[in-house]
Amino acid sequence: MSALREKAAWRTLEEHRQQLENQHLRDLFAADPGRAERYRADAAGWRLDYARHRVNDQTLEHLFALARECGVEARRDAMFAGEKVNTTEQRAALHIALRAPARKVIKVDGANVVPQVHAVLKRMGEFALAIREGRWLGFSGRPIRNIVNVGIGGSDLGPVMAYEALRHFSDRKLQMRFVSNVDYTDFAEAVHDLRPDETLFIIASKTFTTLETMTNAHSARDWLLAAADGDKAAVAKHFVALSTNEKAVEEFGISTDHMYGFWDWVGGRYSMDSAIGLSTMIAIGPEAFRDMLAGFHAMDEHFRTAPLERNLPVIMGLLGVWYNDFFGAETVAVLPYEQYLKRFPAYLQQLTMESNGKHVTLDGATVDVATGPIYWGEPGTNGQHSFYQLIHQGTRLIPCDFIGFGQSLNPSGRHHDLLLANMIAQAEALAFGKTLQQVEDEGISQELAPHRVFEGNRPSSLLLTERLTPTALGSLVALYEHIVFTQAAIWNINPFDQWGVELGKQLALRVVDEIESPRKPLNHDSATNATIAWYRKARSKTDEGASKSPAKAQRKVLVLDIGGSHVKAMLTGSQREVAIKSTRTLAPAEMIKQLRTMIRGWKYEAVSIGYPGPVVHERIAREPYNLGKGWVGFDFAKAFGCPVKIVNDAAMQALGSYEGGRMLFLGLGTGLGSAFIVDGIIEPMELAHLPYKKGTFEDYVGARGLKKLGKKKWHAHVFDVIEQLQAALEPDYVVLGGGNVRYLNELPAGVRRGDNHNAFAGGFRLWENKA
Ligand SMILES: O=P(O)(O)OC[C@H]1O[C@](O)(CO)[C@@H](O)[C@@H]1O
Repeated sequence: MSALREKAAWRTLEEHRQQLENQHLRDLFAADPGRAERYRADAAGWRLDYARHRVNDQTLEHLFALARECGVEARRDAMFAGEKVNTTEQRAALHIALRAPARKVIKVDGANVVPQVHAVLKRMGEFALAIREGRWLGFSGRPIRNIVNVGIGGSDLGPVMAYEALRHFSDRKLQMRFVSNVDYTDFAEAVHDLRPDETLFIIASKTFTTLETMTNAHSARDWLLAAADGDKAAVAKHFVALSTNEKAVEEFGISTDHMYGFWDWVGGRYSMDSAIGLSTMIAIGPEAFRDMLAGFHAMDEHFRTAPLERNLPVIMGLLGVWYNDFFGAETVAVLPYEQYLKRFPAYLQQLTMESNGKHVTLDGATVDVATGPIYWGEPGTNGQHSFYQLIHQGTRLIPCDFIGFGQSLNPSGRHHDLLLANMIAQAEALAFGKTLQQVEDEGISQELAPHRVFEGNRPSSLLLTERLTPTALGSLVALYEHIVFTQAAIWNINPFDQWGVELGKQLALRVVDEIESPRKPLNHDSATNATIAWYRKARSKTDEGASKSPAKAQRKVLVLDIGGSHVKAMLTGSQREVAIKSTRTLAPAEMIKQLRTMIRGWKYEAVSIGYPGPVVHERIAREPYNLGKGWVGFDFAKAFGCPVKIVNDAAMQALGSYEGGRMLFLGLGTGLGSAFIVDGIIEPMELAHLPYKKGTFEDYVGARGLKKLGKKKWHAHVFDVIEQLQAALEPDYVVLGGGNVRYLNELPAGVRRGDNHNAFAGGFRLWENKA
């Protein structure tokens, strides 16, 4: 028998469990009207309501006695003091130092680590602000607008969860994406609609050796270099590293000036508040990030100083042990009633299961009690319509953690009341159920009655606070970190190593070598040999049909932007633009002839054409105003020898400028281009020729109007026309493109300046999107 099962408190709990066996939560509530008041504890702005648990005062007494007997307090103090509590790796576990205020002193091997933490935070803050303020420019001189975090495990789950959780506080001008899986689809989809020259890659890896992350990082570099014509200098502008491994970062080609470090005493799954949180800081800004750290610290201080009986992480940790080891409950459901916490259960899975999924104690003896339970969950109310059935009426005991907020970040009508009403009702239904008597009293037939009975007696915790702020998120995460720690202390296991992930990693390296060297003999077991043989065959079929290189996998598109003064062209993956002059006699055959000399050597598989006039179902509907004749009915596909898509030129630029919602695009050029996009669907428009004053819109705001009326009057008409169109069409925003937009020093409210380059982006998107 292990030392744990021999402990006096453990034995008492085993006996006590039997005494409690026949007590339903209904009985416990009836016998103790004050339990709702007493079984409540507060910390760092959070309230824990644990009245709906199968415990009474004696149970709690025995559980706290167990914690004391297992030395939870001494272990906690050792962790906070920087002792090497991660004994199998001979490291401290000092994530609490990542959020310690600057004045604190926390030593590892005699050196205070707090100043280093704050030095990194300061550098991160400066970088985050440079991105947020548009001062960090990509290789073409355009500001960074897209941030792609490349990492896995703790270098991904925390950042993803925090970004989703704090999205309300994030800068919506920035696109945040996350790539973790070695499946190339993850990368391909993440960068699918991004401009390389506006994209920053954050390579997040504590070790900087993780196979998935390094493979994705190299693909990201190839993707960028393909767009930057191979100019390696572009890497410095588009890559930063978050790591503890300076040497590997430099070998990858990222200078240490662009590296944000952390230390071996930060475990991957405990690292979202270290440099690994750079994406979070960019999204929400350094100030809000500091608020999040303050939230973490507040819970740390509570855990460090509060008596066990009022200590939230300790109470929740012990309740977890109670069900896991005395009731055989194998899982815990985490049910946030807050959509922004949709990735919280996934985050908790690594935190809890990689930490406490252990089979030996600290001294290497096999445990003989169950350790880490399985964590899972989904946000309410969605889960109610899927798996709650099993929690209510299935045969398993599943303790639930409900997480709820007093206020919604997006209040509207009754939504939040309904949400919270559901959460409260679920906790009530689980605890008290519905007896056969109650069912029969409702007049339900005898045959149906058993199906309608709810046994109840199913425990849950309610974690409540006012709003999901950065501070609240910090304390919530710290709460679970310390729950995990408390349980590990009881089970006498090491929550800070993860040897269990190693074997699979090593075998994968051997298998990939065997897959890629098809003649190598296979010396695994017969099942593994057979599967490798199957895949060797299957992949050889794919190799014939599809290209393996990521650059080639993208369709090469030639985009032509035909305008009244120039016809411009660009090719997928290049930033080089070529142009020929337009004339009032330019016909399509002549245009193609002139272009051919400019684009000699360009290889493309498809063509996009932005045409300055009406286009219906990808066919030119009218000859252009400012060019020659012969455009209607011209066979472009034949002339280019590949498929061609034709759209109105404003529609193409609009598509390239589109960022969601309802967008009106107006092109102030020779004429007045216009297009409207709603939820990704383009509606090209011909607003230019609508009557306005003594002519049409175009007469006043097109190039002719500008020449005739002069800048001042033209300016006033542009503002007036925009106002009229905003009132009529109610767009979320207006994008003003076209060459003449440069004559507007200021813009009306709700209007952004477009960029002519977006025409090319739109042309490329035509072959990617259904739009
Ligand atoms: O940050 P790294 O070193 O790339 O590691 C990623 C993840 O891999 C693991 O080491 C094992 O899966 C995790 O603990 C860690 O979070």
